Amino acid sequence: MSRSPSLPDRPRLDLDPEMSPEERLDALREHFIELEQVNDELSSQLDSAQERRDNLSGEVDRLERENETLKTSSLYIATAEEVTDEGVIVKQHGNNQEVLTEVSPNLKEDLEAGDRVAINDSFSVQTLLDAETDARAQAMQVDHSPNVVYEDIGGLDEQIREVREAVEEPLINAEQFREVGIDPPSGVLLHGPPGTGKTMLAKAVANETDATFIKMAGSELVRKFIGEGARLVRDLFELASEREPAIIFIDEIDAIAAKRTESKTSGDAEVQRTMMQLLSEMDGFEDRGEIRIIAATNRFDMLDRAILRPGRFDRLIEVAKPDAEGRERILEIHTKDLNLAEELDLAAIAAETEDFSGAELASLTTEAGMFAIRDGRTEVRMADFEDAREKVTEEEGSETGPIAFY
Ligand SMILES: Nc1ncnc2c1ncn2[C@@H]1O[C@H](COP(=O)(O)OP(=O)(O)OP(=O)(O)O)[C@@H](O)[C@H]1O
Repeated sequence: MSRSPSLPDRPRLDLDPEMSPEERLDALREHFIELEQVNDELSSQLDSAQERRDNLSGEVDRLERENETLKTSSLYIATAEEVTDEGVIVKQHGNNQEVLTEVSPNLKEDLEAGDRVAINDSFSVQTLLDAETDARAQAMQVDHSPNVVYEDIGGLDEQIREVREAVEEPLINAEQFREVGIDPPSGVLLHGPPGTGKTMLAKAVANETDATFIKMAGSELVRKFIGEGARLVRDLFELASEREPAIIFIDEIDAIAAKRTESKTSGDAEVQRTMMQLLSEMDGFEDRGEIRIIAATNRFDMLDRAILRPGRFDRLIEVAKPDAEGRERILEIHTKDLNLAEELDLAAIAAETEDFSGAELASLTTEAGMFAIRDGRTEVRMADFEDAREKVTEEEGSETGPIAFY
């Protein structure tokens, strides 16, 4: 940008008291002429400053428009593979296409191999994505203090005991484990039907140990983040070590750790790479400090046995659907804040809700409350639970018809 011109010197008027009136008049005329010259010079400087200002605001308008276009047009996500003198080699996610592309000098300064970037249609790097705002943040749900406590979980006393022993103890008493010389299990696998409290268990341990809870869904890795699975698994462990103590919870692990199939489609190869990354992260796990992994699956039969080898998910905990006693306990938990009628018999409801999961019992309770509201009551009665049961079983596509609780 050009520098502003310097201001002209201010003309001086020296009037000597000895001067004759004519001499004074001449001096004043001369001074007047000098002042006019300065005035002209200043107005021309003002004109050119105004012109410069107009040019600059035109430039600002243009940049704003450009910025707006950049913000609104879609950009592709890629990883910088190599930063060279000629440019940057980026690999586009999804199709793995590698290109040598340009990058503006000020972006290049901050760019390192492995960084994730946004590229436009002509592959030029537009922005450097910050680790927290990229896919890592979308694929992982981070909860610094999940609010589930063991008392919120019904009918899983034995499973709670096992999880505490395998996950909580080693986190709380790491020193004791080291002194005794035993390695705590690296990973715990919770298996059982949907909605039985597996996620709750993992959250409760994180809460109890003041650990960060980091959840990643296996199915999303495969469906939404095609081509990125292995990298996201690496990021997951990296994030956990930044936030330790941490509990990594991998839900639906069967999506990335299913038995190998015969077909050799690229999708399978990709899932395989993601699983290999997970195994290698777990194998190199001992030096990682206060991080524990809990995985969950509804499809235990589908799992590749490689993930169940010692040092990996070697502690298996079954989380089955609750029995009548468990169902009663779960109903107690979920009706805690409900205004229940005197007649209400939770044991009777538990007896008649065989095959209900914890999640179904939770929605049964909410539905019962809704029936009371629809009926203009503030008190929930046995009949509301019957109606709710009918509704929930219908929604679940169950064959079981309505049954009276008493
Ligand atoms: N044992 C339980 N005690 C109390 N509530 C439960 C229990 N199991 C499930 N629930 C209720 O169901 C909801 C879903 O449970 P959760 O997400 O823990 O199930 P999950 O086993 O992880 O299911 P999925 O396999 O589908 O992920 C919970 O938020 C809670 O309201």
